[in-house]
Amino acid sequence: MPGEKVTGKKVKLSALCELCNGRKAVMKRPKNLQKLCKECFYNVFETEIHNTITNANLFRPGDKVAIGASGGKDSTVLASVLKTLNERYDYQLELVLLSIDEGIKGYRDDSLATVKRNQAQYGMPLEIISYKDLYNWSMDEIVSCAGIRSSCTYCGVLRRQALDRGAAKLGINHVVTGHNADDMAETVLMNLLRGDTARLEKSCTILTQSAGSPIKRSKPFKYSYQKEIVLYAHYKKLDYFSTECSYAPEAFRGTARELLKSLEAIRPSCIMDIIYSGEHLALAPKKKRPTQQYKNKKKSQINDEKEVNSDGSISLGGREFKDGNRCENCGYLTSNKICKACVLLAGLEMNRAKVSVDNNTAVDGAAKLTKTLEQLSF
Ligand SMILES: Nc1ncnc2c1ncn2[C@@H]1O[C@H](COP(=O)(O)OP(=O)(O)OP(=O)(O)O)[C@@H](O)[C@H]1O
Repeated sequence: MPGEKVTGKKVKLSALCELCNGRKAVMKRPKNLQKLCKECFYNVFETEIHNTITNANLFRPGDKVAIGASGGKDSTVLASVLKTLNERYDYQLELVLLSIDEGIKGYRDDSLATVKRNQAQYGMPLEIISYKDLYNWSMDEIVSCAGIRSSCTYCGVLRRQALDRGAAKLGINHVVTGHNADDMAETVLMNLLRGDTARLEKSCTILTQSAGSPIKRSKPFKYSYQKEIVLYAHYKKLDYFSTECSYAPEAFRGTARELLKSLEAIRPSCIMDIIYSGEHLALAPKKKRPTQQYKNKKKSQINDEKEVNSDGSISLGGREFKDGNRCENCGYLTSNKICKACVLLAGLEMNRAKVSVDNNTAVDGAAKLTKTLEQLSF
């Protein structure tokens, strides 16, 4: 989340660091309000991330790992800390920066300029994959066609696949992202408030892998507070981009974020406590909450039809998913008949064609795009 302030609480100049008892404390640590000097803060912050990595066995010597690099503070700090830990503890990782250019003028073009500087600062190779090249749509075009309200849905689905494709192109099967403890706790709250128990169960997993996909995802900042990431970037004078995305943030996540901030102000440990609760929830076997429409249908009808899920994917109906299943449209690995990205793109193409026919303008352009989509193979 770009644009945040440096929020470590100030301490009296006379106070000594509670860890080394030698240097002056310069901050109260957001996670536990401990008074710390800069050096001890760097040390506890980095050591906690090292412990997270080793406890979850995230890496093996020789692994090639792509860092999802947006140029924002989380992924910039992630690149910096991984470089430091890789050298300090001899992880023997080959680290690569992987950026997705969603095509958002005045936002992503500027943040990618930051990633290009990071490439030189951290001495890591950089690969940039653009939505326009992959999908023939930029986010600016998507928003002008589908509106701003669902922009996060499109962007999330397309980015997930773009990161996978970028990693596959580089021969890498592990992508790390800068999702932090606040993101995790927000997700737990959101899923709890929505009664989304399927997602709730998975919301605190550090290492994930979509069914059928060879690409793993992990979150080494799972236990790192956002405020501490900002402090680290600030004290280390890291070069990062801090502007909010031009398009609307996911509305409900924004509400969960505000709630979390209010809770954190009263009780800083609540972020860790929510993650702890998320990790230890034992849910009873699920009962489906059928809709009336679903209840009215015959069983045979339900098994035969393709159901469009809320996230835009299409279920395989009564058939079982087989590992290695491929999207019938683009051939990319997916757990569904048609991958989520293709479903969303097909909807966009229909909208664009409809708008064009209705207005009797640019029909050629829409037809050409539809044809391109039909021929898409990655
Ligand atoms: N365009 C992108 N290219 C590559 N990775 C990305 C991109 N956008 C997001 N990510 C990855 O997903 C993580 C979470 O992104 P999100 O936009 O939700 O949060 P953020 O707090 O703004 O992250 P950051 O501060 O790193 O921009 C990022 O830290 C990064 O690792």
